[in-house]
Amino acid sequence: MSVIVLIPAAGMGSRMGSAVHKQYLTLAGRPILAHTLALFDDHPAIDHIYLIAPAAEVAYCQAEIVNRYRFAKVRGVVGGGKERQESVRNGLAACAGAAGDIVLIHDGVRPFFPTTLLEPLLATAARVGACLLGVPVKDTVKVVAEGRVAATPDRATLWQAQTPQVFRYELLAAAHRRAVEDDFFGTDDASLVERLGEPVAILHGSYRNIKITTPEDLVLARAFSKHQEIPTT
Ligand SMILES: Nc1ccn([C@@H]2O[C@H](COP(=O)(O)OP(=O)(O)OP(=O)(O)O)[C@@H](O)[C@H]2O)c(=O)n1
Ligand SMILES: C[C@](O)(CO)[C@H](O)COP(=O)(O)O
Repeated sequence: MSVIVLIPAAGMGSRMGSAVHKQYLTLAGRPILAHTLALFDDHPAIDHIYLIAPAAEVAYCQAEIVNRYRFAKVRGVVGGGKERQESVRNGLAACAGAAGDIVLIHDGVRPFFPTTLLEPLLATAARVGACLLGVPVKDTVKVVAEGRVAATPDRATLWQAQTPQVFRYELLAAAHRRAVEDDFFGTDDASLVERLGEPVAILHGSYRNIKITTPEDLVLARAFSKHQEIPTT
């Protein structure tokens, strides 16, 4: 059984609004995407990595990210799609023939994933079929419609989904096929498996495992990268 990592990094970073796509912005002198890839390239549990890049930037990512930082486990750089889900689907197609393997999906813009969580994630996904990281929400959450509060769900049941999200390859491939058939778009991969009625486990992630989405996140990320002693959970 191999562990295959797919890194979707084909987004346009519209909420960041930076001149270059956010995955290439630097933290401690290296592109965010290079920090993220290093988490997996350096880890003994990982066998193969596929990087999913904007279609027009495949050659750039191969030269300036994979070759420049010498990521030895990257087997290919794949062009992404308009939505994140399409990008992951392209990654799954690139490693077709991975039946029996485990596939791990991790956002290219989450460079602070604590890799101490990798072994429990992989073990749980192998046992259950699907496992993601998440953290309980800290704030009270409102459901809002047309400028009015419609509901206040019980916070005790609410978690924020993170990546990595890890699956048996055949299960995730089937979930993506079903989503295409149903013309369904989800904002993460676990939601596609949930729609099949299959069990999805969740493990406590880290509040530090932020997705760098808006300019405030970049400020936080730069602070994290300067103060590595900040607790990871
Ligand atoms: N069509 C897409 C959209 C997103 N992603 C990737 O999915 C991860 C999480 O997405 P997000 O943070 O939403 O990134 P963007 O789509 O780039 O951001 P925005 O929605 O602000 O444009 C990122 O690593 C992003 O590059 C992708 O591979 N393909
Ligand atoms: C997969 C994800 O990172 C889990 O939080 C998130 O759902 C990606 O969502 P986005 O819409 O691409 O920001």
